[in-house]
Amino acid sequence: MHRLWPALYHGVQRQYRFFPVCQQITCLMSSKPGDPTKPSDPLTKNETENGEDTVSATSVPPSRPNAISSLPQLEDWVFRLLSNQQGRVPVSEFHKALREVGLWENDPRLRETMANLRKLQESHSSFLDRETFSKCITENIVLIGRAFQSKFVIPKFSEFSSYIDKMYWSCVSQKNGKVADYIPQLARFSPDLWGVALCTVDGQRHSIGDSDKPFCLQSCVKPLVYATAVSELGDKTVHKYVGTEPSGRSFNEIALNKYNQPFNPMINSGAILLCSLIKPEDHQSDRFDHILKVLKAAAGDDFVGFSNTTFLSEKATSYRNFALAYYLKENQCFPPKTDLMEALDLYLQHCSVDITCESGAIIAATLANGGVCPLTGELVFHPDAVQHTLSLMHSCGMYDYSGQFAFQVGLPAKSGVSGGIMLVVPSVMGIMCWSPPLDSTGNSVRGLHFCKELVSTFNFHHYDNLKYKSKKLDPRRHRDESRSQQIIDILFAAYNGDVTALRRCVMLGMDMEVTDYDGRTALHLAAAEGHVQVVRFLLEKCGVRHDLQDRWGQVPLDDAVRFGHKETEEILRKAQEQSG
Ligand SMILES: NC(=O)CC[C@H](N)C(=O)O
Repeated sequence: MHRLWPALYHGVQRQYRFFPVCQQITCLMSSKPGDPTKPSDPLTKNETENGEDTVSATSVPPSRPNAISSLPQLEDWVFRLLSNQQGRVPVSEFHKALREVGLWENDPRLRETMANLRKLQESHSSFLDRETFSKCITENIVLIGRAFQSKFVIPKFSEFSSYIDKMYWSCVSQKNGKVADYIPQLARFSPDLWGVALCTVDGQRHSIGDSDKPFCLQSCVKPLVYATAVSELGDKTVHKYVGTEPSGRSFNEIALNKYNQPFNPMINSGAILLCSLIKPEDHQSDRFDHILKVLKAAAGDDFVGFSNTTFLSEKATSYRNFALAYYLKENQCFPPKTDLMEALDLYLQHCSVDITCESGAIIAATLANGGVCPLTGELVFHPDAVQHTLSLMHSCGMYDYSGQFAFQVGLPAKSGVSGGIMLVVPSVMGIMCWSPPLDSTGNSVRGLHFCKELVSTFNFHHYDNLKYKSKKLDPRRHRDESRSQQIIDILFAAYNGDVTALRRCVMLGMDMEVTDYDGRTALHLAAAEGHVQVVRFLLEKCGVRHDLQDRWGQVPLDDAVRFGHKETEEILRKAQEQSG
């Protein structure tokens, strides 16, 4: 699994690799979001065999998700949550429900489930009964269970995604900036291209716009090469050669710090130098292959390519980078025996690696997740290396705008000349923005605007105070969501006819019979509004009582009658008859 790793970090590998199975399951059922010491995790039932399929039970009434004490019970609970009136789960509904919690069909952690569903669909079956459903999902039930119990870092994921979409659209009108034109491969990009993708530390994904179009990483590769170097060599060795201070000058300035080092690894001289440190004894092709493998692992095997035309154009126009490399050589910055041209070539090859916003978001999420790829559980970068990388992205990642970015956005980020901005919300998510027009500091105009919008809506700025909350929203999972907030969520969802939101409340183990100060339940509100689907959901899925009285002695049926909702009235009458 950790094939990329030298013996140096063996201890850490073991910690991830051999985390005891029973502990893994308990932690999956109860871990805090984003805890970097815990796998975040692609566990499938395969790994849980040996009879270790029980999870910690708590003393809450049955039918609540946290009372589930075995994986079969969990399967049963998920089935009941998703099944229709005929007691079957439509395959399309299952896919939709997965999307709503942020799980994509190509998620490697759902490989077995998706293969089973494909087989079924080949036999033209689009509905799953209890037994078939269980057979299909059993190998991935731990992940699916966590997803549907809202145990991911962003529990209201579809709500969060719609905020992201709004921000995305608000950036479309930003028409300023100029597309880089020093090489034809960049000059050809339309200024209208604009994509955003995100991936959380639990592997929840969302994307919008041109998020599946390839573009070259350019300077966004720098933090990744640095993280690789520190993971493999340790920070002491790396920082014998390169500093940690913002340069206060342009990214390709010919200058060194007072110790005769490049100022930091986020500028060209630092990045060229790093290329001389990683696997210097290997053949040039293997050295490039090595970085490509690391990037691919960080992207959970999503798209990572290479544009040879970009590389050739870069090389043909890289006068400044040649000058920088010779300057480094002249000042004896490289380790002895460094082949300057090899280091330079490697640097330009790294810049020419292609990604998409979608794969870039997974890479950024690996950084957000302490170096463990959320989709594969693979330890790609050492956690200490990730910490150093994020620190340097925070202080030096946005060219000459780094100080202002740290002030306004307060998050580690790295931008590149192709228009990409890789943004990390530590322990929460990675985001990749891409739009080619650049401002005068070399940062993507739309990408920058998006980052600012993000932190003005959500309390993601590093110095946002989480205790004395501002007006900003906090989309992260909090175990102790207040009871009054729960009541508001349930009653609003019922009033608005929002079955999806109600399903989320069930997933969170909320009491679906809560009342407001007038003793009104979700069923009262849904009946009064004539929301047939909600009334059915509450009665059939949640088993709420149909005859709870509000403070005026009214039951939901009275509301349905009073407001003339015939179908709702019928459903409630039937419930009354059935209860005798
Ligand atoms: N600023 C960047 O994104 C790097 C641009 C270009 N490849 C260079 O090295 O000059």
